[in-house]
Amino acid sequence: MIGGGVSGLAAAHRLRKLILHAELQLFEASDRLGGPLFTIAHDDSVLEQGADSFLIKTPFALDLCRELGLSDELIPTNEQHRRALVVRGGRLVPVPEGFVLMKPQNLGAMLKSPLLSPLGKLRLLAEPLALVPAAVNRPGYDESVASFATRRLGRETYERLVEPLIAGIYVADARQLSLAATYPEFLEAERRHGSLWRAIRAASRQDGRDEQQQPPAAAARYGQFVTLRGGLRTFVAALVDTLPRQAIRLRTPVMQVERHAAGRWAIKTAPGAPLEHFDAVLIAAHAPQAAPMIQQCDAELARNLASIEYASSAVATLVYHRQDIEHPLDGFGLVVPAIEHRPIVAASFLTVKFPSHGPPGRAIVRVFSGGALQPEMVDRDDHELVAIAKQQMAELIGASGEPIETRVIRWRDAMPQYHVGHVARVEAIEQSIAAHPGLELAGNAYRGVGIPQSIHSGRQAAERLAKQLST
Ligand SMILES: CC1=C(CCC(=O)O)c2cc3nc(cc4[nH]c(cc5[nH]c(cc1n2)c(C)c5CCC(=O)O)c(CCC(=O)O)c4C)C(CCC(=O)O)=C3C
Repeated sequence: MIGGGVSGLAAAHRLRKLILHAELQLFEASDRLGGPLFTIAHDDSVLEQGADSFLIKTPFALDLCRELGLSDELIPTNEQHRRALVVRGGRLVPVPEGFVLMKPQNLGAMLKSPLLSPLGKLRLLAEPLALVPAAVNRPGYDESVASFATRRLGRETYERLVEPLIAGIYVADARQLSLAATYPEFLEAERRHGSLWRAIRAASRQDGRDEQQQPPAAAARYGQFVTLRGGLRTFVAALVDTLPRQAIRLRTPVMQVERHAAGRWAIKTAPGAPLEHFDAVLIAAHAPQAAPMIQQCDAELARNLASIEYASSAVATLVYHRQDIEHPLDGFGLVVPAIEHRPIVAASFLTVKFPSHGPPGRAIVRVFSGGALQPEMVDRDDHELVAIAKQQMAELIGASGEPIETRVIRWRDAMPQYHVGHVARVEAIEQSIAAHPGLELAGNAYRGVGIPQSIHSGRQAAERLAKQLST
């Protein structure tokens, strides 16, 4: 196993279930397992440095937590304030009720929202009149999120809502982000119904049949997020506990993966280090780091892996006395549209989402900067990043006084960027891999960036390997 992040740990766990006596070695380049799951416990606070929760709609993470005996540790999000806020002209405005990514499901809420101008609302209403380009029916059609959202919903809805929500999730440039790789259901809705409005109406007719009272959309969505009482490190610790200690090799980057005769593989960890031989190798590293490892074995595969771009971000955590923040914090966090020209991408109110993550009377705020649009921010020093975060929180949520505690973490090249054409590239990668029995790839670079998808990717790769090894 190469890579001890979420996918690699999930794959190692699965492999040892499938092959009881597997002699597994897990190589991790850094000095820590868990990848983007990294919790610091400090002063009765659970300071999440990376991901703070995971989705349960696709149940891969939830199922694994249960399998690991963590059911009693799972906690849902706060039942109050289940919505996101968007910055408009320096003020915070709630995402209109019912708006999901690109679907304005509640027209009344959109029309009442101060987020859009009257002209922007008119354009949004005209969505069913927007033409459907003939190209969308071509097999393998792809387009950027920016282009699709602009031509269907209008520039204003794109700039004020779609861009900050979607670009926030992927810390991406929406003008390059692939719709086919991120939300293919929107392309499908346009193909089938010629309009998103008509697709929504068709879906609600379907729902109407089972007579169920639907909860408000945002509340329902945030009900889909859960975390663990002590933070997500609990999950990493439980996974690691299932592996034998001697299987884990920290600070051991892999340089080369070689294919040997008779279905054997070998890896080299340092110049001059002896080759280590295995029946199979699973690479769960970042794609551009995997590329040089398999360069000699398959140059085309290496080229495709190397061409997947990544973005970086920095997170400043600020712990305030709750009374030092004027804003009611009646949302889970805020997203910042690029057109607002602020040096941050988003801020998340950790203790609003998960009140038990901090002691009473504290507010833990996580401020994100960097991403594909402001890559230089990640190179600022800790002091500057904290100063920027404090200034932005003073302006946006009226935070005053000194934070009780501050932390900064940089996530360099952590978020793969699914650019237009990503799906075709992943298909080419999967074809190359199929030609190498005993070699598999897993991770968030291919078919989904979230924790559940990363677990699924690792688990599936482990299952393919186990099958190959047993025949
Ligand atoms: C900065 C940032 C990153 C990048 C981190 C980095 O790389 O540095 C990120 C990643 C992600 N966010 C994700 C998903 C979502 N985030 C949401 C909501 C929010 N994100 C926010 C910020 C960020 N989020 C914020 C301030 C909110 C508002 C409320 C809150 O603070 O919670 C919502 C609800 C939106 C709605 O209202 O509909 C969803 C569905 C998934 C995919 C998960 C999967 O698919 O498994 C990923 C990787």
